[in-house]
Amino acid sequence: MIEAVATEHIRHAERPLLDAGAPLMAHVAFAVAQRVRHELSARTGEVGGRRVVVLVGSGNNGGDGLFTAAHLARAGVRTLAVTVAPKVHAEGLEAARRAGVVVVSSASSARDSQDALSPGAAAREALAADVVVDAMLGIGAQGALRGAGGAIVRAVNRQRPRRGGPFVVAIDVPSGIGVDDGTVPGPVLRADLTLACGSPAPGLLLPPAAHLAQDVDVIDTGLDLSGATSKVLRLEDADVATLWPRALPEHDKYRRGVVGVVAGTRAYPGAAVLATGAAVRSGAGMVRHVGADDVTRAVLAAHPEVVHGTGRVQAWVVGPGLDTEDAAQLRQVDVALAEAGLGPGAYFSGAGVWGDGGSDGIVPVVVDAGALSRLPERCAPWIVLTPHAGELARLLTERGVAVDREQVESAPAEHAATAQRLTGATVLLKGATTVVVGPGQVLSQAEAPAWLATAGAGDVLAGLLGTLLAGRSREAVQHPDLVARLAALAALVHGRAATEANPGGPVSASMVVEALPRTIARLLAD
Ligand SMILES: NC(=O)C1=CN([C@@H]2O[C@H](COP(=O)(O)OP(=O)(O)OC[C@H]3O[C@@H](n4cnc5c(N)ncnc54)[C@H](OP(=O)(O)O)[C@@H]3O)[C@@H](O)[C@H]2O)[C@H](O)CC1
Ligand SMILES: [K+]
Repeated sequence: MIEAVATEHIRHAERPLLDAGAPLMAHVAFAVAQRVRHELSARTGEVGGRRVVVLVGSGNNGGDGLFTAAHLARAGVRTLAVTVAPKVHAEGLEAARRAGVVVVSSASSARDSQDALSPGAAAREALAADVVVDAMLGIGAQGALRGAGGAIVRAVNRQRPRRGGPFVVAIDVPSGIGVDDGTVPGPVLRADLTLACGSPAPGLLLPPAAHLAQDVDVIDTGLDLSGATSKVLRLEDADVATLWPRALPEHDKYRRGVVGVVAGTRAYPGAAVLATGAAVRSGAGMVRHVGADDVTRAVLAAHPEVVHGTGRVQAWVVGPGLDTEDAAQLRQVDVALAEAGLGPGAYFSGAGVWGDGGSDGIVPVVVDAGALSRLPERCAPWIVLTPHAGELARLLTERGVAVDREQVESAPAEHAATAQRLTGATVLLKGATTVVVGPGQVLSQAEAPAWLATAGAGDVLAGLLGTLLAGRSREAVQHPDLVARLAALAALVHGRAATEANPGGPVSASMVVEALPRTIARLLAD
């Protein structure tokens, strides 16, 4: 599991080390220079004589960059440091000059001096370099990257080819991202490699900033972050076996978990086929489909092991392909939501519909697509909402926070957290990077290949999550912390299955369903 702790905790953990005189900046600079030398050598076959441009800001991030530049110059690299602020780290500047780094300034105050370089000219230098080191801003960033740094980045971004061009190494974070919320308030230089200092900042894991920091490595600076409470988590493949509901020999199909799926209509039978298929193929003990007869016929034709009609379940999946005009199906959604135990006497225990599924008969529910409009005012955290950005915008607007899809996409973590607060449910916000927010928890998963943005993928995710919640139904209700992790686990496995279905190429939702059993087996064996 990767843990990104809030920057206030990073600051807090740095303080005692800095007070004790620990040479953290020297350590960071040495590690960055090593990686840059490695990249130069891997990409060009040599280090001496290659060209590196270091973009240097006013704070300690700039200090890291200047000491890095000094190391590189001493290794024979032709190193140009471009300062983007009138004042930069004094000792770093002296070290860089002493080592033979050429230092120029793009800050507006330096315009008339001999060592001045316009932002446009600095951008051209950067584009012609083998490696660019982005040391303009770290965790001290406030808002959009201003001044010369912003101008240089805008100019580079206009001309930087998607492939080829300089390899960009960001120190700590790509300068100018929202370090705690993952927003992108202004120009940012996309990093090919980000070397986080001590701990990754949350913005490195959260979209949309996460997409500008693809490959993140951590330089260990010895920070003690054990007391950090505010963090963003990312599950890794190694976490799958720990969280996955175990298939034990003594389990019958009921104890493995029965998933009830309320999905699909005559207009959209495919959603039911995909959601039930994903539940079946991810290892549910049994899957029930509740819907119109001809939809169930389509489901059974694809997955004969699915059972038609209501009965005892350990988790519900409601909403994929739902017809909001279909009163019978909507009633069934309400029944499922009631079984999540939404209030005294609210859950349904009528004949033939349910038994003692989870804790005291309460069961988790995945609420997708059309069913999102059926939510009660307050939800339990074992109700997992799985909206995409447009659906989340609608849900928030209905609850008095007027936002549109673009606003959600520009700050997904913030809006998912607002929805979590307003509903009480766990919120899984789908996207290229999926964000999950439960009470006091934020997770982000980025396994999905771009090809997974395809019709029906959400139905597959909902069915898969249904299996996970059914398999750990009682625990999910008793320990709601687990719910957000299971939701993140579903996103991880969904993304991996999509990749394994056709590495590097197009996938359909059906292909992802097909791939699930072997992907899960591989992850459990790892
Ligand atoms: N974690 C560790 O173990 C270590 C981390 N290190 C590095 O230190 C930085 C944090 O350094 P800090 O000086 O606190 O912050 P920054 O380098 O990010 O710079 C903040 C200054 O930048 C200016 N600023 C703020 N926002 C903007 C903006 N939007 N545009 C332009 N300029 C901005 C501001 O200065 P002003 O003079 O303009 O007010 C800030 O003061 C961390 O990220 C690591 O890289 C250490 O090396 C030790 C080990
Ligand atoms: K940086």
